[in-house]
Amino acid sequence: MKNTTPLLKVDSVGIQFGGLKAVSGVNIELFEGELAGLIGPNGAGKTTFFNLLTGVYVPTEGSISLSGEKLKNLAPYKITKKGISRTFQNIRLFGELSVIDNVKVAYHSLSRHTIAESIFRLPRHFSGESEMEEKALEFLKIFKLDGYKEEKAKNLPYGQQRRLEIARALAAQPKLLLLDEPAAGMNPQETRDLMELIGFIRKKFNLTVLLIEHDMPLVMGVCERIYVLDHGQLIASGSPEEVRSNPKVIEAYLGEEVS
Ligand SMILES: Nc1ncnc2c1ncn2[C@@H]1O[C@H](COP(=O)(O)OP(=O)(O)OP(=O)(O)O)[C@@H](O)[C@H]1O
Repeated sequence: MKNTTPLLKVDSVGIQFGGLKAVSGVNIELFEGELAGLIGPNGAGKTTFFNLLTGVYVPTEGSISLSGEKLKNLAPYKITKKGISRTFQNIRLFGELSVIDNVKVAYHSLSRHTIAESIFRLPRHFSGESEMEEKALEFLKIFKLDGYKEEKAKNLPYGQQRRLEIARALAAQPKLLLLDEPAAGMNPQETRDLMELIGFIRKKFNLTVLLIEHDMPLVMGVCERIYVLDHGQLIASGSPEEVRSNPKVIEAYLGEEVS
């Protein structure tokens, strides 16, 4: 039976920067296991919306709840601990760190050992370390990055860096995974592989996924439900078919191709 409490409930959320309402009155409900897309023309407010969900910005209106719990005024790291993690439109890896360390950094915040244990390298720290290494490697394997685990992240080709970002986001053990244009800059084959992988990890880790994507056929092909932002407002939501034929969406994308 479907859980009737949405995993994510966004209630009339908005934010204003000076005179600009970058996001305004947005209502979204995501249920556990959903794979949804967030689309909209340039400057529609998509990334700002992710920043609101992850605590980078505090909404100036409305509220956001995860599993029924309000996420009011929580710092981004606390929101990550509650179960929301993300990737960024512009890759934000630690370029000088190894591939595996990039994943371990995320896992670190959830590990059980205390700072004192880390500093004095008590036995519990070591068991924590090896456990962390093992887990990180598991994520790398899923993303076919285990062969590069000691490579500096900055030396990976672009497409692999994007995958590493997702692996790192997953290591934080989210319930909700937010992907900001995960396929940007990838070639068509890499993009197809990535979408397949997103479908796979969603099932494997029982994730709910919200992804921002500019490639319309792509987003229509993988997402079950699509939300459309324009000028900061939600102008449509529904199945790909419903959204594709919605006059408001067509108008918003006038000049851009909706296929
Ligand atoms: N910190 C900020 N201060 C002022 N204005 C901002 C800030 N962040 C975003 N904006 C503005 O809010 C609007 C929405 O921007 P946002 O980056 O969220 O759009 P987007 O839909 O993600 O666009 P794109 O598809 O081009 O990435 C834009 O007009 C942007 O200039």
